[in-house]
Formats: sequence, C-alpha cells, structure tokens
Amino acid sequence: MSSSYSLAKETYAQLGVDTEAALQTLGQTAISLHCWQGDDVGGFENTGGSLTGGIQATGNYPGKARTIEELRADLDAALALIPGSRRLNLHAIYGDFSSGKADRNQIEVSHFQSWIDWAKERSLGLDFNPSYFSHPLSASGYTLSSPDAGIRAFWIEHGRRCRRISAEFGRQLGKPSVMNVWIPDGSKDLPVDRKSPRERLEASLDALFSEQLNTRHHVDAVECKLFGIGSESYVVGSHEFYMGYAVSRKKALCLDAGHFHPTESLADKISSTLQFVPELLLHVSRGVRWDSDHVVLFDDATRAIMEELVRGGFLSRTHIGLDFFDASINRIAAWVIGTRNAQKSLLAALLEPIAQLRDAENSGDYATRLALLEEAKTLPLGAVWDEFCERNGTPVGPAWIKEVKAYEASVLSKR
Ligand SMILES: C[C@H](O)[C@H](O)[C@@H](O)C(=O)CO
Ligand SMILES: [Mn+2]
Repeated sequence: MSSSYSLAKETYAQLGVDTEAALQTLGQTAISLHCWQGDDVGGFENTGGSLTGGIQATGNYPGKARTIEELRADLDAALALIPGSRRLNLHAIYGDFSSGKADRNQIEVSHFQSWIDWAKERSLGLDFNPSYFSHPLSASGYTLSSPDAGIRAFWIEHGRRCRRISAEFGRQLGKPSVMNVWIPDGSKDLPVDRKSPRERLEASLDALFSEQLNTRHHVDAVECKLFGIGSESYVVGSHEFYMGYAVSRKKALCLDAGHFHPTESLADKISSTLQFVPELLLHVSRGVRWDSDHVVLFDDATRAIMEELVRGGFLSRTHIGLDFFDASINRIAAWVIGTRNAQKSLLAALLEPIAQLRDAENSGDYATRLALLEEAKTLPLGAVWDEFCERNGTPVGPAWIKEVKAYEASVLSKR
C-alpha cells in the first residue's frame, strides 16, 4: 500500500467514506469495451466496404486492425493497461469468416466460436449487437421498419440469429450477454408518414424477440437515437418509441450519452427510466456537435452518470458499455483513455461523502450540500485510483502511454 493511498484513505475516512469498499465495488463493476474502436467499425465480413448507417469514424491514423488476429492483439494490448473487470462487446460484422462468408441472415454460433474461446481464455464476458448497417439491404435507409416485407424479413432473421449467438456467449462463458438492437432507420428530409415505419418497427421487433431464451444467458436491449447523418429529420427508433417498447415488453433500455440534445443530461434519465424498465444498458460516449462518439473523458457528464448509478443503488441493474470511435488518434490509446475515464468517474462517485450529503439535503441545508459537493472535487481521488491500478497490475498514472507508444513502434507502424 503506497503512503499516498494511506493518507487518502485516512482523509476519506474522516468524511465517513470507506475507500476499501469503493475499490471493491469498482473492481466488481464490469465495463464492456466495444470492439469497433479497433478498426473504425469495419468488421471482417466485407473488408473494404464503406461504413453506412449515419455513423462515421473520422481520421486515418495509421495502424488500424485489418484482421481478426490484429484486432485481438490490439485488444490484448489495451486490456493490459485497463484495470478491473472488463467485458468485450462484439458486433455481428466481427464474426470469424475464415471458413467462408455468411450473409447476415446466415450467421451462426460457429462464426463466433473462436471469439468465445478467446474470451474464455481471458475470463472475459461477451456482449453482442446485430449489425443493421454497411449492407446493401440497409442502403435505402430502412431495415426493420422498411416498407419492403422482404427486407424486413431479412433483418428480422438477422436479429433472431444474433440472439441465439448471444445466448450461446452467455451459456459458454457463464455470464449473461447483453444484445443491443440499434437500427439506423430514418429520413434526411421531412417524411409525411411518421406512423407507418414505427408500426412496422414494433411488429418487426416483436417477431425478432419472439423466441424465449434463457435470461441467465441473454439480455435484450434496444437503443434510441435523436438523429444521424442522413436521418436528420426523422429517426424511427426515437427515445419515446423505445421507451414505450422497453416498458411494454420488459426489455433493457440502452441510453447512449451521445444520442440526445446536447443540453439533455443522460444522468437525469437513469432514475426515471429505471422506475419503469427492468435494466439499463449505457453506451458511455461523448457527443461533440454532430458527432455522438468522441472518446470518453473524466468530465462532468460522465461523472454525473456514475454518480446517479451509485447514489440510486442502480449498479446491479445497469450494464456499462462504451461507444466511441476515433480514427484520428492511436486507437488503442482511445480505448485506454475512454475506459480508464469511465472507471475513474465511477470511483469518484463511489468516494462521495454520500451520508453527509444526504443528511444535508434531508435537513434542507443546501449550502452545506453544495459546499460538500465542491469540496469533494479536490479530495485525493488520484491516490485511490493509482492504488487500484497498482493492485490490478496495470500501469499507474501516465505510465501506460509509453506502453502504447512501444506497441505502436513494434506492431502498429508495420501494418
Ligand atoms: C456501432 C454501434 O452499434 C453504434 O454506435 C450504435 O450503438 C450507435 O450508437 C449509433 O449511433
Ligand atoms: Mn450507441
């Protein structure tokens, strides 16, 4: 135990905060790393095809993973620098198609068995996503809500197959897999019929989710969005649509921090939505102007999300995933920065002098509440975070940067 941690422990104890309990909770709270940060949402099904669906990874920093082996090596490099409990979140386009191509309505567990084995060797849980973009049958801008019954049937079958694959992740790895459905459906300009696509989406989702799966292995989640590139005027799967769907079907609701108006607080949505849906999936991200997917910071928005999870006792009903893709910087560094910032934000929340804050609030002493909240910002969080990194055998402070640089020099620069 470092002397700075001992001092920090003492400082927090004087405020009634148990740093050891905070470290334990932090260590048990998994963060799901999104595989798509490693290759700009390319995948291995259609190498060379362009990314569609109104999402974009801007930048062309050298060294992007081009194969499944390269992506796994890069993930290993990132995981070595991230302390605590981690999971891996896969998209369907990241299957192992080395034994032959399979279209989205043909994929099977066999295309993901090598990922399951890979995850098992590392004691990682896996999460999953059907991929409703970068495909000729999503080119019209409509998938599950398409007016074309054949297109809808294709994407329903994709979703059904993905659920079985996800359940198999959960079964083989002994930890439930969260499968998130996000579709890009929407319109660049003003539609005159906003109703029919939503009615078709509801029916498609019901068909997609119709098979009963073991909830110990698989969790369904649905993700809304405000707008995307090319769906500026209308998004079929809006917040109200999926809120209604998740409440009525008892599904997990996915809230992406970059999918709302910039002045809306995702943190404020947590206690309201969890009053009515069983579970949440968070896509921790950072919106900047039109982009919903910048690398996560240790900023007020991320800290507020984690504070809500801790203050409300919501950690056990929330799955925390990341969703950003930055191709303008070293992609492994992006994973490490974003994940460590999500964890650091969670630690800050776990170290709040919550008992004193609640007392102040309950007695109407809002000056003390505000004063304590501000004083808490300069408590020695860094020493506790460093202790966490040390105990988990990961670099302390900025020491991880030179590890990324060394990997860049020896591996990425040769691609
Ligand atoms: C690739 C992801 O599924 C995608 O980012 C989705 O979650 C999203 O947030 C789209 O904007
Ligand atoms: Mn998302």
